[in-house]
Amino acid sequence: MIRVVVETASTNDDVLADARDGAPEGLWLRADRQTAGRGRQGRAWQSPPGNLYASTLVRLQAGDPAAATLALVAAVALQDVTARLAPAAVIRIKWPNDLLADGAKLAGILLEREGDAVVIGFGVNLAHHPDDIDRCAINLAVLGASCTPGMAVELLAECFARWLARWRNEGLAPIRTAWLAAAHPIGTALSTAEGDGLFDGLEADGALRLCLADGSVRVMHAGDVFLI
Ligand SMILES: O=C(O)CCCC[C@@H]1SC[C@@H]2NC(=O)N[C@@H]21
Repeated sequence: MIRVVVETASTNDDVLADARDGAPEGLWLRADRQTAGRGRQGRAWQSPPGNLYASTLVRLQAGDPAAATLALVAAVALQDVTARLAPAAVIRIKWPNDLLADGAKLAGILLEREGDAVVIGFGVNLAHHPDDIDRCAINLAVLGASCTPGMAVELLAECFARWLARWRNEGLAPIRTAWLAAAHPIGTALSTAEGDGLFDGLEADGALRLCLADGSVRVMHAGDVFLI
């Protein structure tokens, strides 16, 4: 079920509250605008009307792959949808789950967990993007796609359900393969707070492998990475 509200503080906050009240997996909430949209690392997510702001709920089950790997599921599903909407554009995943087009940020995903509930929030620049001199951004309209937030959430809910079912039934392997096919190529130069290196693929659990100048490999489970 996709619920739509005109305005809320943060769709992630609302779905987390629904989860505490016992809401089932598969719930979606979309807002036309958010007054306190949140991004990763405590950043604000500007949320004026026209873009997609939506969150969904996953209930972890016994036997599921590690909860953190839902970040890869979400990224694969969102890349799948946006690439179909803008087929002429090259839209790539940047670890763990940003979408970039021409190096500019098109979309971000925020995962938050409480017990068996994982709330996954998607922010997609459909019609406009923030003007931030530090962080280059882009929107889907610039890339030739015209899509309303309502259409985008329908497509995303359907696509996410398919990838979630594969994650549950087949494990992480097909998700990891799809993620690698849609992400920055092996050997891409990446910058992290702990140093720079070359992208060396993913560990079996989805962690980032970074090959350092001295030939050693650093494995990252969290944090920001930037394309150099
Ligand atoms: O920092 C990022 O890249 C993640 C941004 C996630 C933004 C979305 S918009 C819908 C949901 N509600 C929020 O407050 N944040 C997420």
